Amino acid sequence: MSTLLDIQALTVSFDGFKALNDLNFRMEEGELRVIIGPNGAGKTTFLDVITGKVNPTTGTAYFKGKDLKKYKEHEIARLGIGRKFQTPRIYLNLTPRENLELSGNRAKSVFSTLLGQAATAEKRQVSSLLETIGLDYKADVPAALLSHGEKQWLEIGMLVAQSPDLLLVDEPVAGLTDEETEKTGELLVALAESHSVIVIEHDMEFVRQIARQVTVLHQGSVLCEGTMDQVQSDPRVIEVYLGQEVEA
Ligand SMILES: Nc1ncnc2c1ncn2[C@@H]1O[C@H](COP(=O)(O)OP(=O)(O)OP(=O)(O)O)[C@@H](O)[C@H]1O
Repeated sequence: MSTLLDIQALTVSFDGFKALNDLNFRMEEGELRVIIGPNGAGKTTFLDVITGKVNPTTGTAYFKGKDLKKYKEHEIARLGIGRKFQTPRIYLNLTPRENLELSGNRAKSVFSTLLGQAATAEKRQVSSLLETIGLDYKADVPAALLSHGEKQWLEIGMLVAQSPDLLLVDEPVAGLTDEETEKTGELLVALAESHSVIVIEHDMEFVRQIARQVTVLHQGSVLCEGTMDQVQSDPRVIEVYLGQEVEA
């Protein structure tokens, strides 16, 4: 296994306020890592730095040995980092199949995709992806008719269609039913067999379902790392974060 992400002494200041403060983080290829932390801990800012949306004030971030500071946001996407935001960004008037075909064919003509000229191999890939995300039975209905959970899965599928090495997934189960939440967990665990994945999440039940390795952020730094059991029994975590839930 080799190092996928290596982040050292990363600080991001907004008008003097440190959203990230001397943060160190390392992740190996093939890992599924869950990042938790109370509101304002810096989780979103952390993803913003990895995707090139926000520049570090100081410190370094390397992806597959490449210094991310040297790349623009769209170049970082091409290096193999795909991000899923909280709200699905899919084409509602197109079907799940068409959405996936478009994502996999970014460089090709939109018209050739829509006119059904996608190559046979690509069509097979799309069909298999539809199965993976559990939408094969709704492959050809407009995406507008999908439930919130199904839209989330479609967007995860659209990211996967672009063949990223690292998938960044921000709060994928917010607003989902219990059943949808569980299916989302199964999907991410299945994808983690062939991708490296970072998931940011608040829902502790869900974190327990999927997490092998958890990183806890607090006030812009890593508070602790370990298995869910380890972090949940860490007194510092109980104090700053999980304590709130225990009390509740
Ligand atoms: N563009 C910005 N300008 C000023 N402050 C910012 C900016 N972006 C984030 N912050 C601040 O930085 C801190 C970290 O924010 P961030 O959104 O990264 O936290 P988070 O852990 O994702 O929180 P949440 O769980 O609520 O989404 C917060 O105090 C936030 O108000």
